[in-house]
Amino acid sequence: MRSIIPDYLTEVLDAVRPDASGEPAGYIPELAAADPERLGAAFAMVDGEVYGAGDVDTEFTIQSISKPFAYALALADRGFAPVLAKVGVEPSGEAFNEISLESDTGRPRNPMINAGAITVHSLAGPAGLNATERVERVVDGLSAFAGRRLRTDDAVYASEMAHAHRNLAIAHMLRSHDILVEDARAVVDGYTRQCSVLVSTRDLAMMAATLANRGVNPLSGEQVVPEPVVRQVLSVMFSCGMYDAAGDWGTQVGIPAKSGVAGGLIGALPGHVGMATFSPRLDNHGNSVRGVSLFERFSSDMGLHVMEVPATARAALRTNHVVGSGPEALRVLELQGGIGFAGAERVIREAVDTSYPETRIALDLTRVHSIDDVARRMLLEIVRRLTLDGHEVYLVDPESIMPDPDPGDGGRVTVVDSLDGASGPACSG
Ligand SMILES: NC(=O)CC[C@H](N)C(=O)O
Repeated sequence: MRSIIPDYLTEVLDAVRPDASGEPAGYIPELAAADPERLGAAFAMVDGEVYGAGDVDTEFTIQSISKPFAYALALADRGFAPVLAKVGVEPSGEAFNEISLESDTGRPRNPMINAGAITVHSLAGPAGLNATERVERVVDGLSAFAGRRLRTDDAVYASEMAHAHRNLAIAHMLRSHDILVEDARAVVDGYTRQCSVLVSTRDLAMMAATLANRGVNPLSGEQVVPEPVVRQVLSVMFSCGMYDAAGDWGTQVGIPAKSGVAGGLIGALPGHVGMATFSPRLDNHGNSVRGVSLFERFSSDMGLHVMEVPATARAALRTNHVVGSGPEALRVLELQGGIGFAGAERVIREAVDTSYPETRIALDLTRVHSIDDVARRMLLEIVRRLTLDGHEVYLVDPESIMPDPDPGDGGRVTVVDSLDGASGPACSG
């Protein structure tokens, strides 16, 4: 059977294709020459499956979509404190190339506008790299996110550098505040090379999927940056990724995103999918016109807004019943799905607020597919208190979903593979 998703992508591409509004970026001559009709969209699932339609293999320069990834590399290479000391995380509500710095500290407001991204470029790699080594670090890092070797486009780089007066002005301002501590021109040169890295829509979807997959590239399996870095990057993408359109985007589309002036646009939905589109005509914020329309469709058609409230917590407790009778009676609390804080709270209320007459109680995890750390600690605390109240507690956990099931401090639990294990003679686990 043909997959449904490429057909869907083809359909939405056809729906936005007639929109010829906007213009390709004019301030970089090489970009102004791009074919404005190009149009592509790709989804990369967090298990590495990729779907695409349209011009998904056409290469174009990454431009500002490099910013969240370079920010991730700087955070991973230097740690949070030195990076946050130089670049803030507040939405600026201004255009991407605004010459704006915080008045008291001289810091750029965030890493998604050029002032912040130029500073971030200077923080990629360990301290002490020269300009060439730093560009190498960035290209290597972007390649690890994409899962394949990427290269720069020398013509686009040269074309932008020949007209980089505005970015040079920003860099000199940063240098005057000692936010940049090296040659301003060399940093803009490196940043411009970073922006000239060639990617396809397919690559961008995979890079976004790496963010959506806690920093692990779905194909190579490489942990490109640590998880706390990914959380930071996605948060900043959500509040600042679309510049002065970030508020509209956050409410209407609701997916952490980043655009680039060559026409690329990415979105990363944590735990689910990395998405990318390509269409060179831009609106007056510098965001791809058809790309924005495509993402509006993706979000509403598939319920991908991150603030869309999932209905899982209520369903964590599947049943609460008793098997057998007399002294052998076994109270069974059967859980299901993914258990987080709210799911564990439901179980606590059930188990702690009710005094069960049965001595033997089982927490049945057979239908549970994941337990996060807070839920694990809460469930083990329930076990401990039930033991202290005189109950004999069983954990039915055939797939060892619960790591290290030790309730500690006077708690005791018997781990069994099935309810039969709890009903028959006790086997210690
Ligand atoms: N928004 C963008 O993609 C801008 C990137 C471009 N290289 C610049 O610095 O102006």
